[in-house]
Amino acid sequence: MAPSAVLSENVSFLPLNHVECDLKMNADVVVTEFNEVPFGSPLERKRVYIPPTSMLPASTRLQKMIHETNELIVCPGVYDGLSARTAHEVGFDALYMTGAGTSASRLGMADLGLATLADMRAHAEMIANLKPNGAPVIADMDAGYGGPMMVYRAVCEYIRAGVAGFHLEDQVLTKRCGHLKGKAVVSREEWFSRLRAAQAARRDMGSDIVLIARTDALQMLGYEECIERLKGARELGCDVGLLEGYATKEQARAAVKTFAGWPLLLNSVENGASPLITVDEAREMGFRIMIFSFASIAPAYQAIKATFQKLKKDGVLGTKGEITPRSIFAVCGLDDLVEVDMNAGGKMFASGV
Ligand SMILES: C[C@](O)(C(=O)O)[C@H](CC(=O)O)C(=O)O
Repeated sequence: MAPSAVLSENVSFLPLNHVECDLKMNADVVVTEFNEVPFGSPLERKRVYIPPTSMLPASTRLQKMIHETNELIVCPGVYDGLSARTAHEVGFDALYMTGAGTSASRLGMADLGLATLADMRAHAEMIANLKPNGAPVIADMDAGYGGPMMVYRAVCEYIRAGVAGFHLEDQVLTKRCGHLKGKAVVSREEWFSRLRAAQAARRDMGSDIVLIARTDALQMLGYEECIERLKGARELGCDVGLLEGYATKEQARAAVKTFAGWPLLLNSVENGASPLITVDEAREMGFRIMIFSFASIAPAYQAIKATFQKLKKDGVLGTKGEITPRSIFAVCGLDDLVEVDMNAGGKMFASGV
């Protein structure tokens, strides 16, 4: 297939041998699939609307980052609206919605398989839609919340929610955080059924949501079994592999080598089961996506606890002067929202806010 080419505004048809590409990425008149026009055939009118890259679905933007670059995509873990807004403020290419953080913030519960599909989907939908065309969100899908039918439904729901990618693991349904002891996994075949159901859902929905196959088998069944499981997942057409809880840096490096050409994701959990691997090291090893599950729940807990202790002891919070109600609301889109109101002719904010 010929590459997509954007033609100048007033040209709507061209014979194959006359294609002059004007590669203006933001134009909205494009001609694709020139090879459908046989050489020398009558001119064929073909207009296809292709939105600018920034307006493509988040899943497509994530797919492009994975397949059209060699960059390591660094995703801070976010667990609520404010942490997601903060990640947007600092500027990341993609975000990760942690299941552990969702469970902690939405339910106040430990990461023990208690969050339901409804909890996870609602949370993911809010986070993925904070900003129009914001950075794509990869979300945790745990063990899929049931059998293949339920996995199918979960993937459809995540697609409707605007999630760009998700990981689906081989733990038993009463799962636990990958960095706790005593994990149990289902058989290869059972996990592959989950992955097949996920594939079927994205095919039926016409979606390119990024499917990340995660194995937690290391603790129970060893490294070789993880490699076999991930090979099976790759054969099933999963986009990315995730081996949870590498015991050593050598294992991490070896896995990337084994799967050269198939992107691997690294989950960094400081003080978890794995050695600390920095972004630079992960990039050098060849990982393609790196998530930091605890990037916001750990510091949030530390800061909130320290502040509560100060309040108890000194009777004040000690918040820095630059942190005002307005500055927090600005992180949460205050100025954009006011602009929407003013542009629409609203008067409520004319004298400022
Ligand atoms: C990645 C993870 O699924 C998450 O929910 O963020 C967790 C993180 C954690 O609890 O350490 C996991 O690794 O299982």
